[in-house]
Amino acid sequence: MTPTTPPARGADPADAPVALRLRGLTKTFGAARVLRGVDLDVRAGEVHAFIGANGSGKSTTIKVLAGYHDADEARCEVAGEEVPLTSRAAKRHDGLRFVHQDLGQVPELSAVDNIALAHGYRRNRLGGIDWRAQRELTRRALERFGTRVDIDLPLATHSAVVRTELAISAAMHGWEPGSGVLVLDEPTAMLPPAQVERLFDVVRSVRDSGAAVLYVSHRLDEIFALADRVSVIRAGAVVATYDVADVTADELADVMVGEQGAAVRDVQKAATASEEVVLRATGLTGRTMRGIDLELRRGEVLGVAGLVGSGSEEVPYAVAGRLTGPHGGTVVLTDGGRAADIPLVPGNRIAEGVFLEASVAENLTVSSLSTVRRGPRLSARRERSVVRDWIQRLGISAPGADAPISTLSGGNQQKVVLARCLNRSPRILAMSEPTAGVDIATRARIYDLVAREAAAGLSVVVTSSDPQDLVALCSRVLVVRDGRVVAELVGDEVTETVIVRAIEGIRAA
Ligand SMILES: Nc1ncnc2c1ncn2[C@@H]1O[C@H](COP(=O)(O)OP(=O)(O)OP(=O)(O)O)[C@@H](O)[C@H]1O
Repeated sequence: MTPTTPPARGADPADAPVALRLRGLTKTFGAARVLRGVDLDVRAGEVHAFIGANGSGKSTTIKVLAGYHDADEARCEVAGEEVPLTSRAAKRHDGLRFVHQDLGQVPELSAVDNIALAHGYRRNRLGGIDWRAQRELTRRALERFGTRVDIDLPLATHSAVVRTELAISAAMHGWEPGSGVLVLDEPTAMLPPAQVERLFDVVRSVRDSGAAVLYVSHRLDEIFALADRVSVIRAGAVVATYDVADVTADELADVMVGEQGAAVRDVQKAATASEEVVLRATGLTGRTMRGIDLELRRGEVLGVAGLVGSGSEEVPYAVAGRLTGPHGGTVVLTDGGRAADIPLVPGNRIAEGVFLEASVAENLTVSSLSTVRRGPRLSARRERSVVRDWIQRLGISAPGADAPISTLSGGNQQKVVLARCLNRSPRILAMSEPTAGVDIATRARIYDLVAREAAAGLSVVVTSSDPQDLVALCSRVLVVRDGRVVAELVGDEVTETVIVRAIEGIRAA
């Protein structure tokens, strides 16, 4: 296998017309040449995965297609029709639609209203809203995937997968069967494992309808479960396209990250912790926790697993004294410290993690100014050296320390948040979704870094919706269901299958 550009083997392109053809897409931001000539062919009736390391240019490519950015240069065809990408003034093709990670919905509004917001309300002859037609249209849109829900309830009351189905239905509104290119940006990022398979069925049925799906994901297992072909973007150019049946995960990892691929496979877990308890939490309650007790030992990476809404996602926040809303229980640090001083890697980077207006350096040092002080003053030199050190340790790709953090790719922003927490040299760290949006090489770096810090005495409480994280990081995992700890997995029991079964409440075979 040589990691060069198409053509891929397999289906004869002649019987699968190209739905989206992109040639020579370039994009610069100031002096940074972010896309160096992206070439991509997505065929009708295929799921085409689009993968690449953090900062490789996936989001920028999609934002250009969506009309959010202008390309410097590009040729683009949708269903054989030329689509201008260099001027936002030109309307993008109707056959190209997007479901972004935040789904672009208003959770307080119903399915009927959300579809209407995307496509306009049906009007009756008097100019008023034709609610009957609007409801009928919503019902038909949901029928496409056999979704049965009360279309008048606020979307917030539906499960994440139903909301995603609705977003996909809304995106495909008005398409003839067999037409269109649907771009899905990490659609499973917010889904609990049990709902992922259902979303896959939806994506397969979109493909079977003859539409093309461009599927952005960091999860290689998803690509093997779902995609027909996969294109790899590296440093702003597509470097390879394969039939999924002809390539292995290791090969993809190597093409994606170059020589660093080997590091991904050689991560060592943190060694067993000492017996010394550093934190004791008792009777934690919150929005969904209903009485959780835990003890954290020195040098231990303790995982907390559970479905969204089980209570598990509140645990790191409770441990770090950051729960808002009614909550109870006690958190005692055996060294007399305060829970509120425990750094927290929050689950929602955009809403809670980064100061979008501020620079990379400010984001990194804001909660540990003592590390960049010389006497009573802040030292720009110290700050530069601390920031340089973290950029190197975590492989943060940034235009510079003074660049606004909003100009970093999502995965690189996540690394800055982690660096900010670790720069405080904490004894205890709380993490929620530590690898959200990061690529496999960075994942390995994060696992490795946490393991090293744990070996040096750091204790960690971590939750993640990705069981792989818990397997790679934790020597012990507490499983939470209905707000309570229902199982404790230790050592060899910490496997993906055991975790998934335990959080779903499926007994071991
Ligand atoms: N507005 C901007 N100004 C300057 N540089 C930018 C801007 N937007 C993106 N970049 C840079 O473009 C590069 C590609 O970013 P992009 O968000 O496309 O990556 P990505 O492949 O989607 O990464 P991730 O997997 O982390 O989301 C990054 O180096 C990023 O810093």
